[in-house]
Amino acid sequence: MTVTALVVDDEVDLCRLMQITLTKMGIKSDVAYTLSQARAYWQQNDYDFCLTDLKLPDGSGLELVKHISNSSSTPIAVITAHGSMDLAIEALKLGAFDFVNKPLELPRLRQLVENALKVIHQNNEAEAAPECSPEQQMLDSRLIGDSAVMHPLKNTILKLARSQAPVFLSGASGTGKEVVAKLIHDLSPRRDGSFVPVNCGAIPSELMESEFFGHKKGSFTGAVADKQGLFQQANGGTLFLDEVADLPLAMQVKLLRAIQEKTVRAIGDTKELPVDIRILSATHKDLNQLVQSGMFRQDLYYRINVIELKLPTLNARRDDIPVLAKHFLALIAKEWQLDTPPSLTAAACQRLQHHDFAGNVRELRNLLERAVTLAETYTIDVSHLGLAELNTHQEINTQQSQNTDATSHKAPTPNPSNYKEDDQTAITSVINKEEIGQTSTVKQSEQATTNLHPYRTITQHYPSTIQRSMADSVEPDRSPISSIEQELTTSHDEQTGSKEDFQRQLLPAKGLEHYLQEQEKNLIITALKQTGWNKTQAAELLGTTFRSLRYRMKKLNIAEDQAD
Ligand SMILES: Nc1ncnc2c1ncn2[C@@H]1O[C@H](COP(=O)(O)OP(=O)(O)OP(=O)(O)O)[C@@H](O)[C@H]1O
Repeated sequence: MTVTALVVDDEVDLCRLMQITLTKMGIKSDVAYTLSQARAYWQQNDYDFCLTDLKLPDGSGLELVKHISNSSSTPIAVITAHGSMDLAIEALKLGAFDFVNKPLELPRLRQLVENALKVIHQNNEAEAAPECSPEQQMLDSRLIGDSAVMHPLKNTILKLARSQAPVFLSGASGTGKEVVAKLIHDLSPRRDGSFVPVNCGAIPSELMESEFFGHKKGSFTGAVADKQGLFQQANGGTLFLDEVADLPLAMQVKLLRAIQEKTVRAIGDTKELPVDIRILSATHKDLNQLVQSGMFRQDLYYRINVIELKLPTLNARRDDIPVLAKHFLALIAKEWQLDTPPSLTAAACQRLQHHDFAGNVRELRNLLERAVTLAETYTIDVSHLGLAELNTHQEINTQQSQNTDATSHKAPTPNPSNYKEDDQTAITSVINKEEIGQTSTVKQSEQATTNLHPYRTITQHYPSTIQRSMADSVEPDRSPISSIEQELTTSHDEQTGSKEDFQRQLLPAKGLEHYLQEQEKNLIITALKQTGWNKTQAAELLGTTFRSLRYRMKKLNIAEDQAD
């Protein structure tokens, strides 16, 4: 089938050049020199693709963008004068799938047309079988959820995947921003290129420039070889800037330049290299607020946030919890090589639907991993979930803990209409919450702890009561713990500090979580060594199950080859 295109520009020579390029690519085209001519052609013919200049003698090409993208899924790209980035962004917001700058560079034009051809192909497939197109199947199998909020979200993802516009994914931690970013890439015409995710908060600031743009050998001490930057790695594909709010201001300037110019220069290099990347970015922080407070550059925000996609919290889509749980249990069974996927009892499922998921989908997954570990059978009941029984106080605590951390989880008030009819407890407790008033902060912190991702901590500072009780609980006669105790006490012997200093010395330098994990690891390795790394016997020695031991070994990175 021959692809047909409409080219709209008032420069005759440029139109001729575009037509020749399209013909060479096997595309038949018509040329319109004005907006009204373009409209007439569009009405009379059935084009697969449109390429329009924005500045036309009788109006703006944006009109055409609006008309075509509102009435069809035909890809439309715009030609912009060099430097008029704002207009290009406006066109993308209105639904243009890409833009190309004047003076026209033929390789860039060809690349844009190739992307358009891929979009046309995807559109044809989707039209032939809308329910079971490969795109829809990929989306449904990886972004689990069928609730009312998920339908429009999935449709938007399909549309965004076909565009080249920068997308900013907002939403609380664990809502699936990275899952969506990867899907947008895999569903896009860039899918044959690389998807390069980068956690902007994890790169030390002094290494950032080299990580993003690369460096030449010898350009600084330690640059022993040429290194390719993340921009180049993502060339032809997608660069996903996760936790983009954590970029230092100095780096924001450099990034903005690279995004605008579509070129990068490695440290120590004299040449600028062109890069063809699509930028996706995400953060769980309120970027708008960071812009207001001067922590994030407005111009960069404007460039990366051409289209914003907000992901709902899990609390806002409780109807999806059963299907998500089923999905994760199947994944866990596969990962842990269980014969059958474990299943939830109706009561367990209901309990999950009433939990306040501050950690969103990630928390659900972790909670289920823990439950599978604790359950001795393949049936997971309420007792295995490790959640407190539902009662009025807890429901109130849930509400309060939501309010205390608005940036990380803006969970809406649970909607009683989402609850099953027979569960009166939670409904009543929501209704009663104002009557009962405040509850203790201790309960709130318990709730927050329950909601934590096992490898994440809300804060590195522990309240002094917890520090004291932890120090008190150290038992000198238990070997792995006593070795640390010994270490701490020895260091105190060499100290001449105050009593407070001594007490501080007793606390784990790297925090409670790290300390406890080290203890757990030591005990497991001790048991494994005693049994010649026989996991069944080691589990017995530790008074736990084989499955639990295997889970803990995985969590703590204890590999068999650690055996000495
Ligand atoms: N709709 C979903 N379907 C299936 N799995 C999901 C879904 N949403 C999230 N997940 C899973 O939840 C976990 C967290 O998702 P992801 O890392 O994408 O969240 P995030 O919003 O990027 O979190 P953060 O802000 O902390 O980086 C992952 O294991 C992911 O696979």
